[in-house]
Amino acid sequence: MEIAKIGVVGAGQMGNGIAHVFALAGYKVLLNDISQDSLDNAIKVIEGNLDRQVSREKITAEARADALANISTTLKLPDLGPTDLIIEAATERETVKTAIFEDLLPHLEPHTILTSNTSSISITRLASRTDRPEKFMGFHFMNPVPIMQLVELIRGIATDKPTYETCLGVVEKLGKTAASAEDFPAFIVNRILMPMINEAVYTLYEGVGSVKSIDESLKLGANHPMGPLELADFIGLDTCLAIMNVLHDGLADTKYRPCPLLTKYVEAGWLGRKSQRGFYDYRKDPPVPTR
Ligand SMILES: CC(=O)CC(=O)SCCNC(=O)CCNC(=O)[C@H](O)C(C)(C)COP(=O)(O)OP(=O)(O)OC[C@H]1O[C@@H](n2cnc3c(N)ncnc32)[C@H](O)[C@@H]1OP(=O)(O)O
Ligand SMILES: NC(=O)C1=CN([C@@H]2O[C@H](COP(=O)(O)OP(=O)(O)OC[C@H]3O[C@@H](n4cnc5c(N)ncnc54)[C@H](OP(=O)(O)O)[C@@H]3O)[C@@H](O)[C@H]2O)C=CC1
Repeated sequence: MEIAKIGVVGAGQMGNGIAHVFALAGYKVLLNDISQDSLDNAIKVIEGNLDRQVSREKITAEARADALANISTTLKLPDLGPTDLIIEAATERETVKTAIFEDLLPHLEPHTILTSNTSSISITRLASRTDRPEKFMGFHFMNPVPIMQLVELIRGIATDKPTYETCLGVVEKLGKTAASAEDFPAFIVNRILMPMINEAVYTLYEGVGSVKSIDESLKLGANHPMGPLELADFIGLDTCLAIMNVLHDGLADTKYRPCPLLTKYVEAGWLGRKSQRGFYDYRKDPPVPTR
């Protein structure tokens, strides 16, 4: 199936990255959010990231201009009706995602493929709340989207072969690499990555190391590009906690118990970089550890 028009729901850090890479690959993108501020901020971030790509000679100034011309924004979800593929990238909460799909349904074309960028939530369950579970998939980008090569493709129990193959073709056109994952809590990347981040928070909670020593240990001792606490702040501590809760509830194993300190940071509204404070305080330059 020919995919030309993309709808992206949620203009946070993932939504803006997804809009960026689709627009650069020549797709028309309509980006939706519930807040005009988030839409305005997304365009600013995309412009900044495209500028950086031009200055590093990864793309031409003409490609930058074409990409920006391919992106429009809307506060009205029904405007996404006439698109070919929708990627939902709103907050990692099942009720939010389900409400978005239910609101979209009356406005969709029969051929439109629905996907979610969820980090952890059951694709089969999200699909079952729509009128097209066979045309529903997990389309999971990694952060930062313009840089990370992987897209996890997750089929729900009802997803049909043409839908999977269409999404695979789209990933190839984006110049990225797809990995196929079965629909179990948190799929592959987060099934492995998030327990490591949670363990790093336990390591901090139990006083085994400070924020600085934990991050330096994994950077210098295991060659990770970011320490696990720095990475948790980068992903968003609310998202990390939501993923741990899905693993804990979905697999019913105490090894996935979210660290109480992670819960406390989220309760405080210290969500990491996006709220300026998490395991580091980003209001200072360079950022200062908060413990
Ligand atoms: C939670 C989930 O559901 C799944 C997930 O996404 S898990 C998270 C997966 N992501 C990771 O693990 C990221 C780990 N971190 C890294 O790989 C690196 O630290 C990083 C790529 C983010 C930055 O790398 P760095 O070497 O410190 O910085 P820097 O040299 O400035 O940047 C490297 C590249 O990233 C780009 N970049 C950095 N931050 C960026 C951002 N926020 N958005 C877009 N591009 C960015 C830079 O422009 C640069 O691009 P080029 O190589 O094309 O020139
Ligand atoms: N962060 C990461 O590293 C990764 C995240 N993901 C997944 O991507 C999704 C988005 O995450 P991320 O971008 O980090 O989150 P953010 O918090 O940065 O962005 C979420 C955006 O969705 C908006 N939103 C909330 N409800 C609605 C709605 N009903 N309709 C439209 N927009 C809405 C929010 O608006 P407002 O701010 O006004 O609430 C916000 O702008 C999640 O499912 C997450 O698990 C996947 C891979 C990596």
